Amino acid sequence: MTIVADALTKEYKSTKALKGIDIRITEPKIYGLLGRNGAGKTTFMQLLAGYDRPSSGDLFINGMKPFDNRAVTEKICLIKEADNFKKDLTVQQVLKIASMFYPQWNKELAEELLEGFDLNRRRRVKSLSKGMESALGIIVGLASNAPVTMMDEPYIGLDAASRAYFYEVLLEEFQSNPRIIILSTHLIDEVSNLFEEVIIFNKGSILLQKSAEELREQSYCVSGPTDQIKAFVEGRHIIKEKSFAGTSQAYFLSVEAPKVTGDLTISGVPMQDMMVHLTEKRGARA
Ligand SMILES: Nc1ncnc2c1ncn2[C@@H]1O[C@H](COP(=O)(O)OP(=O)(O)OP(=O)(O)O)[C@@H](O)[C@H]1O
Repeated sequence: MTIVADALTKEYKSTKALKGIDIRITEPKIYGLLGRNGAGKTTFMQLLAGYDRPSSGDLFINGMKPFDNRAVTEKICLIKEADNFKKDLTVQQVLKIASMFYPQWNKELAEELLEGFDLNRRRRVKSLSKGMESALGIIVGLASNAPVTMMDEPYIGLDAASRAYFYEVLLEEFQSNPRIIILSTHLIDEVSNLFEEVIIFNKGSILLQKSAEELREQSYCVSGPTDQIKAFVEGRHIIKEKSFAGTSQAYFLSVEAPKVTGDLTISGVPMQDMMVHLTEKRGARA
């Protein structure tokens, strides 16, 4: 599958949700779609899923426009954080409908996950707890076997044990059936080990697209006395500098670990912290 967006924009009345993004997604990988609230992640996934038309620019999946195009949408599954299914349907009916829509539906996996999440197939969607409804979304997303499977914060209400089970089966499923899996999440550190590539949205633009390993390996924090940090950051591209009571921290991305001297110390930075620093309100840069 190839996803190609060129100068893709989406406007809602006065809001520019996507401001001319260019992106290529071609490899079967687990992609982490990250960014602050309102960055444009959901809008991007909805355009990919063919729910809506772009305002301008191009979006092609395997060379075809996804909007209202069954040939594309049967290859794409988007699970939103809520309201994925009609409230009056039973779990069994939801699975039946999904199995008819997705040509590569994996019935055995759906059955296994029903048991794994301990979900009763006779219950109606409206009677499910938030976590159970999320579990049903995850079952449909994984069992769809869709070549592009997107999940937009699919874990709302799931307890820690169920989230751990979700991450485990997501990885197993990906390994046995590699495909493009796009996972949007705010629980970055909890899932960052699953990501092979990270795409960070910021205010309707793409701030960074990078292998997760590179992002992890190239994120540094140098700490020490403020005067030494001031000298250290001179001429460097710093993402964020914090000072408190005579000590400072400087965050930056660098291919090679910088050499520090004097009282300075260097450490890695968790992906979640790096995403926050990269998308700081005062103007993000990467
Ligand atoms: N249907 C809509 N009508 C008007 N504005 C919208 C609509 N959908 C999204 N927006 C706006 O577009 C911008 C991008 O929203 P979007 O939901 O894509 O962000 P997001 O990155 O998914 O955020 P979050 O992490 O909070 O889910 C926001 O300013 C949002 O208010």
